[in-house]
Amino acid sequence: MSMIAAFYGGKSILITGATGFLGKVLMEKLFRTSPDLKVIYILVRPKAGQTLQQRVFQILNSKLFEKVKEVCPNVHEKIRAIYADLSQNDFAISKEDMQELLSCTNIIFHCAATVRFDDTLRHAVQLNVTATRQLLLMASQMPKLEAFIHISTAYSNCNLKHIDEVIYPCPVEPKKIIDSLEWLDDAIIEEIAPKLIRDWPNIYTYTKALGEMVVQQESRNLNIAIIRPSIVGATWQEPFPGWVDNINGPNGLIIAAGKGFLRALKAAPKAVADLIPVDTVVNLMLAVGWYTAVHRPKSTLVYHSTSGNLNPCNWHKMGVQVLATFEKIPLERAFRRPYANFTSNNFTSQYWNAVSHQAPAIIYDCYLRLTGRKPRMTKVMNQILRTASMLEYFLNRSWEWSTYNTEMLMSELSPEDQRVFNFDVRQLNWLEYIENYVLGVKKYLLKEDMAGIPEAKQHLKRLRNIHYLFNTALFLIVWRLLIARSQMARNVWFFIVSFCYKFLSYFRASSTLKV
Ligand SMILES: CCCCCCCCCCCCCCCC(=O)SCCNC(=O)CCNC(=O)[C@H](O)C(C)(C)COP(=O)(O)OP(=O)(O)OC[C@H]1O[C@@H](n2cnc3c(N)ncnc32)[C@H](O)[C@@H]1OP(=O)(O)O
Ligand SMILES: NC(=O)C1=CN([C@@H]2O[C@H](COP(=O)(O)OP(=O)(O)OC[C@H]3O[C@@H](n4cnc5c(N)ncnc54)[C@H](OP(=O)(O)O)[C@@H]3O)[C@@H](O)[C@H]2O)C=CC1
Repeated sequence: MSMIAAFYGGKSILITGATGFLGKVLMEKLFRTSPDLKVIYILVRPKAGQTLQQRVFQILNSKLFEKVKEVCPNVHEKIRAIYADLSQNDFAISKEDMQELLSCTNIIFHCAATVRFDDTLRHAVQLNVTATRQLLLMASQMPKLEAFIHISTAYSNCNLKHIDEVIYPCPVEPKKIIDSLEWLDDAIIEEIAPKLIRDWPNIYTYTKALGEMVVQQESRNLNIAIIRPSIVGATWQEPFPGWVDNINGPNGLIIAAGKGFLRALKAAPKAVADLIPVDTVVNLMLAVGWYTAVHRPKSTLVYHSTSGNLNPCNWHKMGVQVLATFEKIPLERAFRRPYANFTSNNFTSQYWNAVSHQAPAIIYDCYLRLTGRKPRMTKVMNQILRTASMLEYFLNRSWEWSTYNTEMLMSELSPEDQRVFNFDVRQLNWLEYIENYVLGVKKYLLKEDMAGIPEAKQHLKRLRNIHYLFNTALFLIVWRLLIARSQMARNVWFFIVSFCYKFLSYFRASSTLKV
């Protein structure tokens, strides 16, 4: 019997960010392995015209939750959605709901955050710092609370090269920033933001670092742990391989590559691609929740959920495998044939951007205009290039994350728990994982039908022929223009023609002799 699964039995668990990528997989695993848990409270806001109930209904009826319904048929009754907006005071939770949360919660998993790299400083601080402080304050008023698990990111200290499982101080106190945001206006905040974030690459990683400091400062007597995942990718094994549902991080780039929009990337081919499957992160979270509540470590422990130091894979290997999978399982209606050129050189990268991205987009838009349609490719391409440039920082560097605490925890688990809550990334086979990942992007994110693969392959063949035809035509036009204008080109041309003529004459003469 799994000790961890048994631990969550009968518990009331509060999850923030349950409608997000990580949160959904966390809920799924909890319901599947501990169907006798008491209740999962989730803090949800209405979104995109959907009420709380509609959002929960959609999640529970998704493919991800298919197995859960077999193990825990009354899952609808065990989930309690509470209206909350984490950017508001007291999260705008009603008095009754707040009372229930304060008196019943046993474990908190704090996943909610804004993960946009280009968010405003005000909003990112509200979500990633102030909300964390507010939740800790709530936690301190929960008499039954056993553990508070805070999800940060492995990149919260990406201004360092070697990162230990400790909380590093930030140059400016989070409290000072929170206070100043109250009276500064938006224009001034955006002006001082670059000076505040210093050597952090974006507001997201900076505010996640501030969030960790808040956890350290406001921990009081709580049992707290911090988990730092690197780049969270599709599921590895559970509930099935390749599940993914948003376009963040690698997902958007995989689509852009598969559709043939993105054919070159400014990335160091040998830099470590520190991807970590989402189910691995969730298993670690559940193990940490159990360990923190049962063993009550004296200080706040930080756990790295990374792959680089135990089972490294680099961007080149990843790119090659992504392309190999697209050969077998192409995406539908690709713009061009998938291709990935990784270069860390500025000049080469700009050259590829012009030749492989901007020029084809402009040509395609001209074609759309000529055929009476609205041009759109340049806009799409610019958006993709903007995203790629935001991720560049992470594609051109490698970090070393120590994993002592994560390895210590692994050794504390029983063999059964090591199997059920496996977070040993050494067992991951990258080639298999990436293939399932790409397949998952096609199936679950793009919702493309597998029956369309032969047609997609046919389409790629047509694109290859167009590509050859276009290149030949371009070569002939350029050559013709050169010959008309340059004596040297003419000389080269005559040399080639006479060489071919001599070669053919020699060939004809020798074949006549043989006869
Ligand atoms: C061969 C291949 C190898 C693959 C190789 C992979 C390497 C991959 C390295 C990742 C390295 C991360 C390392 C950090 C790991 C953390 O800890 S961060 C957690 C994850 N967070 C993120 O990834 C956030 C990054 N994304 C963002 O910040 C925002 O989406 C962006 C990039 C600023 C875009 O902002 P925006 O222009 O306002 O875009 P938005 O309104 O959201 O969407 C506009 C359009 O762009 C599209 N779009 C948005 N985001 C993306 C995206 N990521 N990609 C593509 N399209 C996108 C949308 O679909 C939308 O389309 P339409 O609806 O207009 O048709
Ligand atoms: N994905 C990744 O690669 C990585 C993620 N992380 C961390 O993991 C955690 C989860 O990330 P992930 O699941 O990918 O992110 P998502 O963007 O998928 O999910 C974010 C969650 O936060 C919720 N949220 C955001 N703003 C509010 C608000 N004002 N009120 C209530 N809820 C809100 C969202 O709700 P809604 O659905 O309503 O928008 C959503 O449930 C984050 O803390 C992130 O920093 C760390 C490393 C890498």
